[in-house]
Amino acid sequence: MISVEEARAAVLALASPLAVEYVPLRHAAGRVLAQDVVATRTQPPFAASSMDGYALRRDEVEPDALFKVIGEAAAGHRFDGIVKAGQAVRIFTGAPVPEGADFVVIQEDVTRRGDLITLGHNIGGKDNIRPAGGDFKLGQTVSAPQLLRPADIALLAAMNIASVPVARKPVVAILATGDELVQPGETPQADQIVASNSFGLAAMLDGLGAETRVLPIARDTAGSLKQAFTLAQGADLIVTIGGASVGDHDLVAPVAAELGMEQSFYKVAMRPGKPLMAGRLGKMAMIGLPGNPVSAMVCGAVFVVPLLRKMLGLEADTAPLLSGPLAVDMPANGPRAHYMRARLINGKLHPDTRQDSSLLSVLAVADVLLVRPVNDPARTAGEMVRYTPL
Ligand SMILES: Nc1nc2c(c(=O)[nH]1)N[C@H]1C(S)=C(S)[C@@H](COP(=O)(O)OP(=O)(O)OC[C@H]3O[C@@H](n4cnc5c(N)ncnc54)[C@H](O)[C@@H]3O)O[C@H]1N2
Ligand code: MOO
Repeated sequence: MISVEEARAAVLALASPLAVEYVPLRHAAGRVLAQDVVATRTQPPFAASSMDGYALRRDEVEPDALFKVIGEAAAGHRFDGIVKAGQAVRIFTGAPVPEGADFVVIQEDVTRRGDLITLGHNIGGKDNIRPAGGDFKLGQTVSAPQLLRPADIALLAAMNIASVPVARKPVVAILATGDELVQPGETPQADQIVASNSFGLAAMLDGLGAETRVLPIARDTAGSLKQAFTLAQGADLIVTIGGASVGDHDLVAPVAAELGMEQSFYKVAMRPGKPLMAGRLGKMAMIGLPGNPVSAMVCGAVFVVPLLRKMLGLEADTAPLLSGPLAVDMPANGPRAHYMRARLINGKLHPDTRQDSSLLSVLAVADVLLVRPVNDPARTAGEMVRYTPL
């Protein structure tokens, strides 16, 4: 059995960053920017008023000063003349500040009669002008790689980047196996249960920007499994669930081998997740997850997510492990790294008393995985331990 670290390295070696494609800005949110992009303009392109009021000369601002209003500047409609001594231009938010003016008095501080305005007594020193290029300048770079969030999309739009270079979406086929499984919404027979892992994993991977295909459930026969594998063709990654252990009906490894899988490893010193396997099947990377629901989800987070991040051109790791104090005593750990479902309450880590790998209800209320190294000695409440957010 190899260590979690060795297994992660072997998984990451299965794939490389995917090709770049251009998508319309409207479809770029949630995608990973694959190449640096450069602003094609300056923002704002002119000194702009940040308030509704009057543009005039700063050196003339004093209580009760009188100005003649000689024109108007609105957003999208500049005033073409020059503001001279004793003159003001009516201006609105977003409008270019006219030549000659270097100050905008907000209209609340002004009394207007016809074409004349008089300044009030409480005008501060703020000019209410946004300088040209105050947000960004022509040629400014947005760096790749990065996951594009709504704010990034707005920035790219303002930079007039209509077509965005992003990493191609990894296509992931998810293949659940087992005679006992039916799809959610179907009516299980007495000996059957509802497939959950494929849906949890699909949600996990979709959230990362994968194009996930949940394949029909394969039955516990070599024929059914082979047929399901053919449906995965064209994917970048196939993730199988279940049938990974040593039982008579655990057929994933032998069938994959028959189809030409080059196995990278089988079995990892971790709990849950011992019977994990990985390798290459033709052009696809393959990860065989254990069937127990919590094992599948934990292995998804520990191995599949980093692989997808690598395919997307991102750092494989989202963040290093964090440290926090234990709320309770814990016995020594055994020869497998233990990824315990735990809750972080008032800064303290509470591992759930029930750690069986079938318990989705425990996983669903956990907010962290407490990570115990191989052969970690007994720990007492208050000791610092490592964890990762879920
Ligand atoms: N003699 C041994 N038995 C087992 C060992 C072992 O080392 N020696 N390892 C155990 C460990 S650890 C795990 S984990 C499981 C993994 O088994 P499989 O990957 O072969 O998974 P299955 O047997 O197919 O299923 C296990 C369990 O999970 C349920 N399951 C499967 N797929 C789904 C799904 N898509 N959605 C929901 N639930 C699913 C399945 O019904 C079983 O209850 O093996 C141990 N055995
Ligand atoms: O992967 Mo198994 O969950 O260690 O019980």
